[in-house]
Amino acid sequence: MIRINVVCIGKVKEKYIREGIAEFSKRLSKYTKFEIIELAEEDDNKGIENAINSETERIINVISKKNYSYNILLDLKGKMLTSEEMADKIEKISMTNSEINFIIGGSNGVDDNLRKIVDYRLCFSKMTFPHQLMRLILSEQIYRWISINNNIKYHK
Ligand SMILES: C[S@@+](CC[C@H](N)C(=O)[O-])C[C@H]1O[C@@H](n2cnc3c(N)ncnc32)[C@H](O)[C@@H]1O
Repeated sequence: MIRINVVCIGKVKEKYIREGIAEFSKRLSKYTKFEIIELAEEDDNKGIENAINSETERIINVISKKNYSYNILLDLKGKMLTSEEMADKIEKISMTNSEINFIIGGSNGVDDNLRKIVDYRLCFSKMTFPHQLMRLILSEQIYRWISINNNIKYHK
């Protein structure tokens, strides 16, 4: 069973987002080890560049400690795939890796150092979503990809 982590910045403030994530986490627990790793959010008052650098450093620290993991950065500059293509990608990654880390940047995004070291950069749309809502959208999609791979009636 592959382990799936979502590495992200800050705690979710909105109740409806927390509840949505909890629902998909519960559903996913039958098929995968699913964990959300929340890293400290930097204060914008110290400067946006500083916030991006510190948060990116925290993300790099976490993912570099994990062996045999495949790192996918959610990135507006990344590639767009269909849900079926992504399900297929997950299936293939599972054959050679024990863990997948999905990385969501903070409210100001991430710096290019992270873009250079990840294995794949995935774009959900040309539109920008808030980082906390992105966590819920991603959780739903992970459940959709796993449903496709496990022949669960969910994806239409
Ligand atoms: C508010 S966005 C940051 C916007 C920032 N200007 C940038 O270009 O990255 C916060 C995070 O959510 C994720 N995100 C938001 N919209 C996305 C999309 N359409 N596709 C992929 N990731 C997205 C990215 O990980 C991003 O770092």
